[in-house]
Formats: sequence, structure tokens, C-alpha cells
Amino acid sequence: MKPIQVGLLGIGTVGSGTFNVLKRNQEEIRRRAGRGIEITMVADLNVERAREIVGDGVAVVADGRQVIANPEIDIVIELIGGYGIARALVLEAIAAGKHVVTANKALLAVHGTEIFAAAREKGVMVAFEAAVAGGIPIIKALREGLTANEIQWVAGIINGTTNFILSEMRDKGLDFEVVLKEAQRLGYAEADPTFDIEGVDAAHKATLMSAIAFGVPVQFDKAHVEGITKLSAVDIRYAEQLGYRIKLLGIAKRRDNGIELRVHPTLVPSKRLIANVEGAMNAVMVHGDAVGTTLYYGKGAGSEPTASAVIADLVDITRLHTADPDHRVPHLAFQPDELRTTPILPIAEVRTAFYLRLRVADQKGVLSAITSILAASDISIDAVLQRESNDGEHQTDVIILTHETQEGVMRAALAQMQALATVLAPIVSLRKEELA
Ligand SMILES: NC(=O)c1ccc[n+]([C@@H]2O[C@H](COP(=O)([O-])OP(=O)(O)OC[C@H]3O[C@@H](n4cnc5c(N)ncnc54)[C@H](O)[C@@H]3O)[C@@H](O)[C@H]2O)c1
Ligand SMILES: N[C@@H](CCO)C(=O)O
Ligand code: NA
Repeated sequence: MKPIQVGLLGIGTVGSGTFNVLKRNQEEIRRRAGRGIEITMVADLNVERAREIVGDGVAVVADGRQVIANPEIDIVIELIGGYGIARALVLEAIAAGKHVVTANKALLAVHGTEIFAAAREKGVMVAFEAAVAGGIPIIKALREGLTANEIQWVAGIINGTTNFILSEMRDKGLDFEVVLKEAQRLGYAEADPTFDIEGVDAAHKATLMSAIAFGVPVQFDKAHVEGITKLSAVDIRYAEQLGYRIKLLGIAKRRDNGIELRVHPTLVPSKRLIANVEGAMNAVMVHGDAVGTTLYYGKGAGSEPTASAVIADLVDITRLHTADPDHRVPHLAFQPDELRTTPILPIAEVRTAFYLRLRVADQKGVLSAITSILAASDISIDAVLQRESNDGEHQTDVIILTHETQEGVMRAALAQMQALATVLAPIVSLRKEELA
């Protein structure tokens, strides 16, 4: 059988990895897919560089629309990124009856409902394994491997750049800016790195996982998003002393009254495997009612690791494109007319345990004033760490770990504690998850 022809839009970090791996492993991939898979046309604004990567025999153009217009091409890979031209080209490819593979989590988390509906209408597949945790087959695991389960929660280190920054800052004492530059040089960071450090990229991925895990539409606008830019080294150290590591986690959790969807720095027990995921590595924990807790670990970014996922999708499509569309695995794991309207809970209704750091005057009665406020709010204390104050300093840090409480209740208690004359600086509060 003739190889299936693929058009590639954008041949940067992931695009070049995809081209190279597909070429290098073409025979192995053909034996698996039952048919050869070839990138025969590439569009990139930087035509010169694209030509250097693909060599002779592959058509290179600047305009993605020429790829979409090519009737020989069955599958279009979108690796441009962003919401603008990428959205237009993906929708045009679908309208032209092409299957689409994309690594663009930003696009799907925000415009997924529109894109999946268009794909359904046309009977084409939109595959996005590379969009979440890069090379780790987490979409496959959630959508197919765990399909027996009522999934209770998903929690993951799903941004390599921030995990790399947190690891390097802790281990080598390097500055934030230095490590960020290195992550950019290594090809982990987004075109706009604020998406990484402010938690937006992780929230895009968590949004996609929440949809697949719980059978709800993608709703990035409902996600609670916090990054690592306000995190201070002193809290990383105190957390360590209490047996915790701080990781930027993307969390999607099923509750009786809705779904929690949030990204924030999180204290995780140091003994958990996920707490020991270092550098740009990613890891996702999924808890299903039947299977219990499972863990998926690997490279979530970089040229060839991400290409690995893009090509897995190409193989899937090559195997399935002749199947009746209704018999394929649904885009969001649940049949499209079975998606639920379960609400995404506002952050005030989210339940977590907390780490609090209070800078207080070193005098009698301070701790009891604080603990009284917590007790009156029905927030129970798990542990307290009080630093000895240095001679003549007259102030000290009190660190409190609480049991799980509602965030709205904690915020009200924090406001009361902050108002105490003996609390000398803004209170630091971080969320804590046991992930048991
Ligand atoms: N880099 C990673 O590790 C990684 C991992 C997972 C997902 N992703 C996602 O993959 C996508 C691509 O990321 P990347 O790191 O390869 O980006 P990149 O910037 O390295 O590559 C993008 C390419 O698209 C080209 N391009 C830009 N505008 C274009 C246009 N209008 N028409 C044609 N070509 C155009 C650029 O010239 C560039 O070669 C993004 O959605 C990103 O979020 C990246
Ligand atoms: N910027 C992303 C790329 C992978 O999606 C990261 O650092 O994980
Ligand atoms: Na993946």
C-alpha cells in the first residue's frame, strides 16, 4: 500500500524532531502501522531553515494553506503553536476533511469545544497526545487504559520548565532568571515563557486532562492558575524540614458538588515518588476507583520526546482512518453527547490542606491568638514549627500545617490572623496535598 501522506505546519523544535524520528524509524513504524507514513510537504515561515532540515524530495512552502489544499495529504500536523493562525489552519484542515495531529495545548484548552465539534461533523480525528506531558502517553492511558474506572483525581508535574527551575534553584542555588534562560535554550519553554512560569501552560494541560478524566467540556477559563514567581526559597526550606517538597502541580479532582481544576505550587510529602521528579521531567498521578493510584513518568518536553507522541498519533490515525468515525475512541474519551455539565468549582469552594508561614513578634500569647482563630474557623492543625528567634531580633517565623479545609474558610481566617498586631508581615499560604 502507498504510504499515507502527511503535511507538517511548523518545523521548529517539535516539528524537526517529528520529521527526524519519523525518517529514522520509518521501517519500524511501517511494520507497526501496517502502512508507511511520510511527511511529504512542510509549511514554515522560515522556508530556508525548513529546507535545510528536510532536504530534497519534500515540498517546502511558507503558507500552511497550500499544504491543506494538497489533495494527496490525509493528515495535517500543526506544530506552530498559539491561538491565532494555528486555530485558523486547524479548522481549515478539518473543513478540508484532513485528520489533525497537534501538540498545541493552548489551542485545545481554549478552543477545544469548537475544534472537536468541527471534527465530529466532518468525521475526522484530532489527536493531541503531545499536548499533555509531551512524550508520556498520558492521553492514551486516561482515555483507553483506565477506561474501566471512575477517575477520582489526576495530579501532575506537567510543565518541564518550572520543574527544571524549581530543581535547579534548590540544588544549585541558581537564580530564577539564569535557570529560565537555560530552559529556553534547551527548547522546553513556550514561545512566551510567562505561560510556563505563571502556570498557564500547566493549566492548559490540566484542563485537557480534566475533560478526559471526567467527561466534561474543556473549560480553561474556569481553571484556577498560580505559577512559581511568588515562591520564596525560605518556604522551600521550611517545607523540606517538615518532610515536604514544593512542586507546581496541575490538579483535577472529582468532588460531590463539582470538579476542582487548579494549578499552584503544592507541598507534597517528600517520600512520594512524584516529589522526587527532578529537572524537566514530568510525572502524572491518576487515581481510579478500581485501579488505585497509578503514576506515569517521562520527558514532557523537548524535540524528540514530544515527537514520540506526535508520531504515536500519526500511527493511530493511520490504523483507524478507514474505521467508521463512531467506532473510534472519542476525542475526550466519553461519547460527545455524553459530556456532563458538572460545574468546575470556584477556588473558594476547593478543599485542601495548607502550609502557613507567619512572621510574628516573639512574645507571649502570639501562638494562642493564631490557633484560636484557626479553632474558631474549625480548621484543625496538623503540625507547628516555631523558629527560635535570634538574640535581639524579637521576631520569629511560625509555620503551621493544617488539615484539609475549604479555601474560602481559610481565606477568612487568614484575614483575621493578618489583622493581629503581632503578625508583622504578609502571611504566606501554600496548599498541601498528600496524594495518597
Ligand atoms: N517544545 C516543546 O518541548 C513542546 C512540547 C509539547 C508541546 N509543544 C507545543 O508544540 C507546538 C510547537 O512548539 P515548538 O517548541 O516546536 O515551537 P517552535 O517555535 O520551535 O516552532 C514553531 C515553528 O512554527 C513556525 N511558524 C510560525 N508561524 C508560522 C506560520 N504562520 N506558518 C507556518 N509556520 C509558522 C516557526 O517558524 C517555527 O519554525 C506549540 O504548540 C507548543 O506548545 C512544545
Ligand atoms: N513549555 C512546556 C513544553 C511542553 O509542553 C514545558 O516546559 O513543559
Ligand atoms: Na503525552
